[in-house]
Amino acid sequence: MPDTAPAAPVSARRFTPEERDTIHEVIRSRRDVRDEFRPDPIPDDVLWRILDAAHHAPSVGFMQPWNFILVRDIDRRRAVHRAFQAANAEAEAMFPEETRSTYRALKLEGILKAPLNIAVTCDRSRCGPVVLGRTHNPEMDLYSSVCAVQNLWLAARAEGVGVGWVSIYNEPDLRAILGVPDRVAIVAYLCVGFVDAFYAEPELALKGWRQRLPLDQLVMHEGWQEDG
Ligand SMILES: Cc1cc2c(cc1C)N(C[C@H](O)[C@H](O)[C@H](O)COP(=O)(O)O)c1[nH]c(=O)[nH]c(=O)c1N2
Repeated sequence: MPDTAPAAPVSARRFTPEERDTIHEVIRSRRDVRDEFRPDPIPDDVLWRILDAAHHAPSVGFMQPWNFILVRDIDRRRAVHRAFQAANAEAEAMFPEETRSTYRALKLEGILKAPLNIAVTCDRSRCGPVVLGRTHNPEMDLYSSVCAVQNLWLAARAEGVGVGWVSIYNEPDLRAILGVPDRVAIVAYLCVGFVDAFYAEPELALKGWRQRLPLDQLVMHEGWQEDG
């Protein structure tokens, strides 16, 4: 046995300014897409690149707790859409009277319009009870699956594929429709399909719901600082 481990392969590649700018353009032009999906199916090679990007996300203890449930069947998507409608009616009633009509006018999902839906999950027991990095903060596996969602979202943007995250449902409804076991958390339900164009700004900002906060008001130094 050699007393030193073989050197791990490394990459010293630096990115050109143009490549760096492209990454930032992808990040900035990624949008949550609700209603603008084209019906044409996503070719397998495109879908695989998008899922492979998700699968290369960081994860606590390299746990890779995600699965990607591909939902194409229209009847199953109709069932998910019904779950959305029920939850959305409950959600609408929770907003103050004066914002309810604005809320009602927002399009908040593309479950039936997008040709593909993807549920991203987190198998909380994938590595047994003790996971490197998760011992004191058990929710870290969920955050790992969220990292996968973000990779998926950005890789999709680079392919001209829109993604819309739908979180308006009662979790037991979705769990039953997709047959997800209790040990597995449903982290995201995504509507996925090609689009002709992406909005330049978040739709919620364009429609007057809420604007982007100034970054310099969000950066703090050395500790938490309350406003004012
Ligand atoms: C965890 C989570 C959950 C949801 C969302 C996002 C995230 C991160 N978003 C999308 C959200 O509204 C959107 O990201 C912001 O408005 C910012 O717009 P862009 O994503 O930059 O286009 C979202 N949008 C929507 O129409 N219906 C929804 O149920 C949800 N749910």
